Amino acid sequence: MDVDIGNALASVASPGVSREALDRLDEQVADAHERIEQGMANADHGYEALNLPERTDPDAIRATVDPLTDAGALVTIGIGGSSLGAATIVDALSSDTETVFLDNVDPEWVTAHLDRLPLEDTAINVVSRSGTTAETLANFLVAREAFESAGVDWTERTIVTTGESGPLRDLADRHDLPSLKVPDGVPGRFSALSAVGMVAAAVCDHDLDALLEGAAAEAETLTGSLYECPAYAYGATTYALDARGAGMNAMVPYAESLETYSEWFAQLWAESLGKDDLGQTPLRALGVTDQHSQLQLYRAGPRDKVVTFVRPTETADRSIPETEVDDLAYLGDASLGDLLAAEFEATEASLAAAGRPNVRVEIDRVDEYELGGLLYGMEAACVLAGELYGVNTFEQPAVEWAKKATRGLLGGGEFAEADAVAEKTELRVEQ
Ligand SMILES: O=P(O)(O)OC[C@H]1O[C@H](O)[C@H](O)[C@@H](O)[C@@H]1O
Repeated sequence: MDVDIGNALASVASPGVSREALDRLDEQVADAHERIEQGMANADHGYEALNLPERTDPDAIRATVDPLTDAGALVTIGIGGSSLGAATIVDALSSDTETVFLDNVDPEWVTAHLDRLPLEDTAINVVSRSGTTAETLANFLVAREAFESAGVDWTERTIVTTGESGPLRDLADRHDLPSLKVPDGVPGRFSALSAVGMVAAAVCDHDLDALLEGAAAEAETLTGSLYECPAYAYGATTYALDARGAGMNAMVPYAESLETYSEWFAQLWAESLGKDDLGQTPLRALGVTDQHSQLQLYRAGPRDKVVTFVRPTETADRSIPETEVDDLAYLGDASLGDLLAAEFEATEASLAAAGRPNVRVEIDRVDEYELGGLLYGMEAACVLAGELYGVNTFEQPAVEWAKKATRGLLGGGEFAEADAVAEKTELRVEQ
């Protein structure tokens, strides 16, 4: 990926970062890079994720999914980091396999999917690093029952990806299910380039080698300077903008196929950096659609945001037919791609003209190689930002709190966190 931080400079935007401030920050980037390199070399928790391009074995993933590659549909059951990486990859790339991601436990929605899918032609991909996440285990049990009721042997159609031990590992062993292991030292939201994100891609016959090669090429750029490394340029610039008041980061891909990528990015950024009263709030928008809903706020609202544009420079195109109406003649000379490009450039310029910081991230096209680079690049950017903030990028204690409270409420153990639910302060206004 390439990154252009010109519209984040203080000469363009407020808040903005001066060249002098960037030069000073670059010294911190050099120190942070040393810590990151050391963490990678030691395979330390979290940093190990940046080694995935060379650690992930695509042959092992392909061999495990092989019996299910003929499936017409794939249901991935997982949540957060055990869903969003896989969803980002398969939603970005086209495939003949229908893909469904059961992350939520909304009963109506789960039932609608299970009732609709041709279960005899559907594969199940269950993913949970811990093997204990209530939503994932519950949805798996419900899906299993639906397969049984339809007379389909779910044990012949299920692949499990989980840790070395835990309830999901026990289930996989008990039913002799094909399984893969979540790599050690890799938190869920950094695991897209492992079996966690790549089983679904393999079932859909996407090119796993190209995904890893694109990530490896991005890894090559990790050097000690933000001026030489797009990932570090992004992480350092967004960190510096946050320090100057841009506490929100609106991710705006200009490609429908990258809409899920923004969800993946939101988890990565929020869960990794939201600690110790620090962090930047990720927002999600889509170009061009949200130009017509959110752009007003981004250009004229509070100066508390940076907008990140992600743009594939090459796309398939489609010409716009000529029209009999004079006022629309300009469209007949263009294509949908021309219109998309013009709207992107106009929106970027409109923010810069209003002094609103924005960053442009470019990939060549939406394919496996470029996607691998984008995912790896944003993970590296996030790790760098975590170093600059001085937070523990790889933990999520605040999420664990609610998980314990939920289990306590359902009678899944004694958790003091559940008591807080009964202590809720009320000020009700009723009809
Ligand atoms: O993979 P699992 O153990 O099922 O965890 C799934 C998700 O659960 C939690 O909510 C964590 O905060 C996420 O980081 C994690 O990705």
